[in-house]
Amino acid sequence: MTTNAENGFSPEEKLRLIKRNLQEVLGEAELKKILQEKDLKVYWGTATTGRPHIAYFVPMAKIADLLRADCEEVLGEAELKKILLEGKDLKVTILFADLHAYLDNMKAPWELLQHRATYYECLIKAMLESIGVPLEKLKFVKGTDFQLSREYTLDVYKLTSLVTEHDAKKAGAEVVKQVEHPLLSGMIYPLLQALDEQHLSVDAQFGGVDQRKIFTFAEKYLPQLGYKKRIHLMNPMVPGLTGDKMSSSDDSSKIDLLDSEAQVKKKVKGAFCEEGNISNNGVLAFVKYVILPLSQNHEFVVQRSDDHGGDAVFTDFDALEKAFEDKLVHPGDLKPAVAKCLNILLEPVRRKFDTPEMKKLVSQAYPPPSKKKGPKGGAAGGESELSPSMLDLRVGRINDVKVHAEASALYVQEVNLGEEKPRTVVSGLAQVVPLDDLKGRLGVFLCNLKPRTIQGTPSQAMLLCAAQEEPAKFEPLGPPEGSAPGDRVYIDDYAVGEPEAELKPKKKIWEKLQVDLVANGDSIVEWSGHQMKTKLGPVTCRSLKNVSIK
Ligand SMILES: N[C@@H](Cc1ccc(O)cc1)C(=O)O
Repeated sequence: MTTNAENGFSPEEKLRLIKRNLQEVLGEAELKKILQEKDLKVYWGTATTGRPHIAYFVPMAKIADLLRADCEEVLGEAELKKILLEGKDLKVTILFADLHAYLDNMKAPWELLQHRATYYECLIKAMLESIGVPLEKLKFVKGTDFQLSREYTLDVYKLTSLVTEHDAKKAGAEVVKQVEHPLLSGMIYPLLQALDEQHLSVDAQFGGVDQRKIFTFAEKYLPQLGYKKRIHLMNPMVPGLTGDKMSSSDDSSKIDLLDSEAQVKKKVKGAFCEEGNISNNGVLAFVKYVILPLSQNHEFVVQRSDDHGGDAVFTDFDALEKAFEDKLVHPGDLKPAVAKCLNILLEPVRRKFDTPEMKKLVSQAYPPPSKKKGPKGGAAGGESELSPSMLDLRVGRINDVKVHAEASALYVQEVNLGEEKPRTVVSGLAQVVPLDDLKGRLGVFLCNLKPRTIQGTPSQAMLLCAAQEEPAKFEPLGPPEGSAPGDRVYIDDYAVGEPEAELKPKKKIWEKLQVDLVANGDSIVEWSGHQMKTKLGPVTCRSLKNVSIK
C-alpha cells in the first residue's frame, strides 16, 4: 500500500487531525492502536427530522478531517472502481437515521420519512461537495436499509432483554425529546443507535457531546451481546448565532442552508456578538469550527477599511479570539467577514436546490402547514394548524401588586410589558404566592388572550406559573437573567411568524397548547419537549419539577 506525499500522514498526525476541535474521545488508547495498524472506520449519524441548518457544517468539517486522516491511499482507478462497486472499504460512513427520526416521538411522521431521508441526503451531499469533500470517498447508508434485517432485529430483541428501563431512559435523555408521557419508541432509540455501530462494522462513532449518554450506553451493552466496544469521538456543542446551543430555531437567527445571500447577511448581522465578549459567541465559534478548518490556505480574513486598521489576517483561532477580546477586531467587521465566508459555502448548495425537482422535494419533505392538517399540534415544524407560535408570550415586570379589594384570592398587578402603558393583570395567586415574591420581579405573560373582566377588574394578560397539585404549590415562570420587559418568549423550533393578534376563546388555542406545557425534571419549561426560551436562554421555574404550567 502506497501513500502519496501529501497524504502520507504518520499515525501521530492522523491522531492530531482526528482529535482537533473535539471535546472528548472515549477509547483513545484503542484509537492510537488502530491508527498504528490501519485506517479508522468511523460513522456519523443524523436523524432525518427538521430542516438541517448551518450548524451542520460543524460535523461536516470534522468529516473532512476524518477523511483526510483516512490516509487517502493512492488507488488505481480500477481499484477504486472495485471498491466503489462493492461499497466496502470506505472508511467514513454517513448514516441517515430515518427510523430514529420516527422513533423520536415521530419528529418525522411515517408518511414523510422517505422524503425527509432523501432531502437530508441531497442536502448533506451538497454541503460536502461545497466544502470539497469527494463524495466517492464516503459511504452513505439509510437506517431502514439495514435495521430491518433478521439479524439486526434479533439483536434488538436480545438487547431489550439485557437493558433496564432505567438505562434506556437515561441514555436517551439528551437526545430523545422528553415528553410528559414518554413512549416506548424513545427507549428503543438508544438500543438501535448502539447496534448501528456493530452492524455498520465501524471502529468508532462520531457525534456531538449531546450523544455522550448513548455512547456510554453502547460501550456498556455491546460487549454483553459479545460485540466489541467502540471508540467515541465527540464534538462540543457549538453556540448558535444567538448565543445558545445551535439546535435551536429562533427564526431570526437560525440560518437555513437554502437561505438567500441577503437573508444570511441579515441574520449574521443580528447575531449575538458583543464587542470584547468571547463567551457564547456563535460568530467566533463558526470561524473556529468551520471556516478555519475548511480554509484551503488556513486563513480567515477580516476585511477592513484603512481607517479601521486595514485587513486583518488570522491563521489560528486563538489569535482571532484574543484580538476580539482585546477589542482589536470589532463585531461590525467580524460579522460581514463571516457572512461572506458563509455565503461562499452556501452558494453551491443553493444552486443545487434551484431546480424544479429539488423544490418539489423540499415541499414534499416539509409540506407547508396549509397542505397538511395534523391530528393535533404535536408534530414538529408547523405541520398542523395548532402551533405554539400563535401565543404572544412576553417577559413582563410586575411593577406593583395589590390584593383585590373584593376578592381575597386575587392579586391585581400592574405589569410593564415593554409597551407604552403597563397592563393590568388579575391572577388567582393571592393565597398561594406571597405578595413580596411578585413585586418587582420578571415573569412570563401570555399577552393575546381576549381581555376578561374578573370581579369587576379588567385583566389584560396572564402570568404563567408552574403548578404542583399535591401539595398545591405555584411558582411564576422566570425568564433568563438579563431579560427585559417586552422580550419575546417562544417555543424552540416554533418561533415562526407573528403570534395571533387575539386568541379566539372558542378555538381554545391556549387550553389545547397548555396541555403539553410542563416544567421538566430540571425545572426548565417545555412544550412537547421543546424548550420555552428567549434570546438569552431557557425559561425556568425556581424549584418545581415535572409539573404542568398554568
Ligand atoms: N442520535 C443522533 C442520530 C443518530 C441515530 C442513529 C445512529 O446510529 C447515529 C446517530 C441524533 O441526535 O441526531
